Amino acid sequence: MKKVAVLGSTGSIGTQTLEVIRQHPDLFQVSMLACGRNIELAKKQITEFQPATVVIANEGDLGKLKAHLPPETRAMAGEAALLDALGETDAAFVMNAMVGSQGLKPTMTAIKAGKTIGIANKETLVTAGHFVTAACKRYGAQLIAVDSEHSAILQSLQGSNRSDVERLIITASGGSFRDWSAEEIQHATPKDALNHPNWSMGQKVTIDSATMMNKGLEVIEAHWLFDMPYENIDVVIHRESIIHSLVEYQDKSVIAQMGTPDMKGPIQYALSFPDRLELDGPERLNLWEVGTLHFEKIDPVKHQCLLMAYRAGETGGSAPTVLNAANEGAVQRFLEGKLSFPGIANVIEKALAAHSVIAEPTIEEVLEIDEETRERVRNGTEM
Ligand SMILES: NC(=O)C1=CN([C@@H]2O[C@H](COP(=O)(O)OP(=O)(O)OC[C@H]3O[C@@H](n4cnc5c(N)ncnc54)[C@H](OP(=O)(O)O)[C@@H]3O)[C@@H](O)[C@H]2O)C=CC1
Ligand SMILES: CC(=O)[C@@H](O)[C@H](O)COP(=O)(O)O
Ligand SMILES: [Mn+2]
Repeated sequence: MKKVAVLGSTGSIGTQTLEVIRQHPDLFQVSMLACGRNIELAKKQITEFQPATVVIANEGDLGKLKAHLPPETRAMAGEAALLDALGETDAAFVMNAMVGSQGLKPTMTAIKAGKTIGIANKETLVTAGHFVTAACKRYGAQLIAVDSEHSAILQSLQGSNRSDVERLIITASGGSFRDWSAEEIQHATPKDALNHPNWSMGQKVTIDSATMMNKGLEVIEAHWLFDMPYENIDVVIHRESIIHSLVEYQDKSVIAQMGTPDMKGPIQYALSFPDRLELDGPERLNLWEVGTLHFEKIDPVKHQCLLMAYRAGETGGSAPTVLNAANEGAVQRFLEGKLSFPGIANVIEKALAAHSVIAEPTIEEVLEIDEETRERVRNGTEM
């Protein structure tokens, strides 16, 4: 029986993780749940999965929860409680499905406790990839990709020698505005941007997908997860999201992982890695129904956020931290109606230009730069 902690249990990845666990009660048991403000859903999850520990974001919400707790469940609130609970939990596997760089400290705590971590929270790797991967080596912890592209790469690498790998090719749907003109995009609303063509996901990643920053974050995520130089990571637009990513080997053979777009596949693969299990949910892929698959080159004008992410990744040091934090702040402003859609890229560019890169920041400096940049961008003072 594998004991599991789910961080971000009420979100898109969190609820799908619990759907997968529900299908295999003989294999997985939920030891810990953590979420933010959705207390009504948290109550249902607690009743169903009876975890030993629940952590919510705000102290003020604890009262709403306490009357509904099974006798064996303890509930706590706040970041310090979350980190304490992660240090103590008997869960061997931690699914980090929190959104944003707030996932970094829980990831580091889980690593120090030697856990296996399903890392959906890509911002952790973008903001502090060096520290996260170094800590994994030091504490014997393992990160398993959950992001669909990185899961596809992981699957396409199985049974191969690492030295034979030449190139990673990450696919991108192109997001909500892939068929919009530059003029139309000027007036795009949050509602337009949240209308992803292929995936149903949380708000932040859906906006990132529309700006193509999601692909930029994924390039940096791939760099750290697979120890691959940026020049050997390519992105191709693939509008159907059927091929989830590809690995090219030195003999020019390319191995791809395919399937209908459904995150339960990558989630289950992470939970059962390296084994596979039966899975209800994803539709079977019938290629005769899909008919044609399309591929396009990146457009340097339209996909400016992706190029900024490549540059920040190649620069290294504190540059990706600023990229990620500025993006988080800008996406929030856009969702609040305080920034135009093209304004997201402009704000990130300004934040990066205003930052003097620290080549080897300490983890404390990373956390400070992250906080400061996000605050500045949220207040509109990024220059
Ligand atoms: N959704 C998807 O299909 C994919 C997502 N990802 C990545 O996975 C991560 C999660 O994305 P997604 O599931 O879409 O995001 P959602 O916004 O749907 O979910 C975020 C989760 O984090 C919780 N949360 C917020 N604050 C806290 C806190 N302080 N402590 C604990 N939990 C907290 C939220 O709780 P509450 O709702 O209760 O406030 C919610 O459960 C992101 O990094 C994203 O980029 C990657 C690939 C695909
Ligand atoms: C499902 C998943 O992994 C998302 O990160 C997905 O990649 C978003 O799609 P695009 O960024 O390709 O539009
Ligand atoms: Mn992805």
